Amino acid sequence: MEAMKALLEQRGLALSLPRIGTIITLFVIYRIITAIYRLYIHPLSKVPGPKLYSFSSLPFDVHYKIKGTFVRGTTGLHKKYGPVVRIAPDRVAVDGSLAWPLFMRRYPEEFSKIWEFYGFGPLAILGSPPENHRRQRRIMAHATTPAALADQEIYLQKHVNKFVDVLAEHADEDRPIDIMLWFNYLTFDIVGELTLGTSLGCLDSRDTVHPLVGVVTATTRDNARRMFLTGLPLIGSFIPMLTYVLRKKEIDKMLAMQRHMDEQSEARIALGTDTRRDLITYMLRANAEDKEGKGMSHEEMLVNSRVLLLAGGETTATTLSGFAFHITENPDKYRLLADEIRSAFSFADEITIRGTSQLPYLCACIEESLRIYPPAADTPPRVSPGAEVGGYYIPKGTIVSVYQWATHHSEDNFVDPETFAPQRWLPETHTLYEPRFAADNKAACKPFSAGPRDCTGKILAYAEMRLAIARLFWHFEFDREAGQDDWISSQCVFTLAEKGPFMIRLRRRPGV
Ligand code: HEM
Repeated sequence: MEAMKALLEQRGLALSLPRIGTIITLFVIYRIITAIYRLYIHPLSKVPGPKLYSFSSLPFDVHYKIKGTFVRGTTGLHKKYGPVVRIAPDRVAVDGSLAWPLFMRRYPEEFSKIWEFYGFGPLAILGSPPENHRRQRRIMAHATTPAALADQEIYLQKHVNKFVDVLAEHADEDRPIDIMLWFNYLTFDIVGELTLGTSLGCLDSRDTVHPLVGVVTATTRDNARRMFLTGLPLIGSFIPMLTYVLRKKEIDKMLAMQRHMDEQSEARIALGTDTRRDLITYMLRANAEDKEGKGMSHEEMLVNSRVLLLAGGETTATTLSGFAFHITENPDKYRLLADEIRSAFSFADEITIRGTSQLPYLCACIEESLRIYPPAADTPPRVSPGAEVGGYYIPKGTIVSVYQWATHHSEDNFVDPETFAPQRWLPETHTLYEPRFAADNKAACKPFSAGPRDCTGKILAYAEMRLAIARLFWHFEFDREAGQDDWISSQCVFTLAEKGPFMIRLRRRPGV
């Protein structure tokens, strides 16, 4: 010990007590000056919000990434502080009623994306810079037009048929079923078929969870914690290495899965444009017609296939699960929907994408499910280019987030926001229309985001949801198992809601 002290002294590194005292004093002075600057001088100092959040990003990080309580808690923050709230020194939450018009702005005034947020790299459509995004978006938008969807219906129907078969087995054996899991199997199989040229086989494998579905549904909390640790000063940069050492087996398994998916993508790309009409067909066509570098590179196609798989499965399944929760909580609405669907068709084969689009109550139930339980409860953050928002100047570089959950649950935007009321989405001519819902600010509800970077898969998602729900009601009666009333209220949200099983019991409808 003495030898160590002597060595440190020799090198001038030994810290005497007074020196430590000076360092601590300097640190405290630094923190006080920072606090005064952030609270009273910083360009965001006029934006209301809890003082502690303006001073340090730690409260935000702890609630958002560790506890998973921030996203839904924003409802209370907006209620107390208004539509623009400072939630960290350099971050604001903006209610959708004000934020969506900002998200519609285009380059160079656009509220830009943060590609690091997504974990796909800068080549993927989700975070790509404006010039690349425009090119990729033009190509991918062709894949989800009504005409393209008509070509894809055969795949959707194939998997919905399988889904009904599985549900029928459970009904015959009078076994409850975790409908959340099976909705995930359905939507992942569909998006797998449309992206990889082959189903992921989730519905076939019955109770074995496909690794991709497992990764998406079971790792939301872990990912958020890793984000928190990685952001810590000093130790943050060691976290990825440490995580790899501690969880080598799991990480290797995930990497192997990713390689397998990429191989499947390669195989689909190799099939070309003639054999299938799926989401990849349009990328390949754009490349075939590419005269001025307007197609997609091979790497872009691979990474965007990964995006489609992840963006398209969980979101749609979450909406369907939320729908199952709310419709089983409201027997009167269950009955209205059942009557509409069962009186519209004579045979299961008549239940098509087009046919279901003519059912106003079904469409209203989906819209209301997206409002009351938005799967993207926390729209990925944007960066302000420097703009006036709700009477406050939000300087360039500030991170802007819309918490859809808060926007959709705000009394300023919706009448009775906590009530599942599909009738708020019905046209005035419908017999169930209620004029009191005319006061709703429907434009504030944008579950698929808004502007040039909103969801490209929107019409595909609506089609899947209509088909799945219509067939569910066509073949079965169902209700939820007891003791699940807090299924939604008990969920933590780490960008995605952390969902447990939602158990329902099905009975076959006689004569169907
Ligand atoms: C209910 C279902 C869905 C919801 C609520 C949803 C929601 C969203 C949201 C909020 C965004 C914007 C993300 C951001 O701002 O960064 C987005 C983007 C995107 N979604 Fe969806 N999505 C759904 C289904 C799908 C499906 C089925 C697909 C395709 C298979 C898909 C493909 C995409 C893609 C490619 C983007 C990126 C678009 C771009 O950056 O230009 N989504 N989605």
